[in-house]
Amino acid sequence: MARRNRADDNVTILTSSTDFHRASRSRASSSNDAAPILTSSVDLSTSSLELSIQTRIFKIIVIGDSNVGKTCLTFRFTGGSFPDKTEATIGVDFREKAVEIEGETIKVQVWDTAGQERFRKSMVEHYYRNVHAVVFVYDVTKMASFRNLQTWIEECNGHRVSASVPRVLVGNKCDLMDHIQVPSNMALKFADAHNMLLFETSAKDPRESQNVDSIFMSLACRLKAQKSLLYRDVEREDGRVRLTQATETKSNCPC
Ligand SMILES: Nc1nc2c(ncn2[C@@H]2O[C@H](COP(=O)(O)OP(=O)(O)OP(=O)(O)O)[C@@H](O)[C@H]2O)c(=O)[nH]1
Ligand SMILES: [Mg+2]
Repeated sequence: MARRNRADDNVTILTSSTDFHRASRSRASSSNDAAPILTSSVDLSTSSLELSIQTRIFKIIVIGDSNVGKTCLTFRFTGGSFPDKTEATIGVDFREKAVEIEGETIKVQVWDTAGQERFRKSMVEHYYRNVHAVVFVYDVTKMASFRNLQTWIEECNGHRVSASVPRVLVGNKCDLMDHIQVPSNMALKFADAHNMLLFETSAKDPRESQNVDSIFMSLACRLKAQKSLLYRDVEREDGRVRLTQATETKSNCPC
């Protein structure tokens, strides 16, 4: 297994997930029109509204060939289990999970995208708009899915995703040890060349559950640190030098 990040006690998963299931095209479109993304809450009582406004949401998209296990990985992270049965994703499925990082509650909104061209073509613009982080997935038992990563990266770059948007590489289905076609060193070399962390894991194997969590938690930690810096810069530009707690103290985030 290659490099792995593990979440520790600083990172708490607060709630079980919200699984929005298959989104209609119109819904996916409208949910991504505004930045920042609003929560899905329909309870408009004052307290829940305040909570929604205060909670930051990080949009993370999961990209890769059909059948590599994107749906199963996102399901494992947000729902804590391996789905009995999956069908090819059409358009996008949204899944969401609230986590606590260094005292701040953050919503990780995972966009489980379709790998099949016919199910994704009208959605591609929406996937990449206002994205905060990208997870590229391949199947360790299928060399073609690894070779196709180059195409997925080109698609991502073609949609003006900034170089500052963190990206990670995930080799899934490591439980199928007798069928591995993509050696770890080859994947690590590719990840290094593209400035990505590599995770080799299995959505299916329950012992890998924490490692699957670490994929998303490492990104959330990095985003939290990045966004804190951005806030500081904006405040300086405005001439208001009022550092937030996040920028005054050195981050002890495990990721
Ligand atoms: N052995 C094993 N099978 C897996 C794993 N993850 C997913 N699968 C299986 O791989 C198949 C495809 O999984 P999905 O998660 O639906 O794949 P996908 O990438 O979402 O596919 P699209 O929605 O078409 O893009 C299913 O039969 C899963 O049960 C894994 O870690 N190990
Ligand atoms: Mg899917």
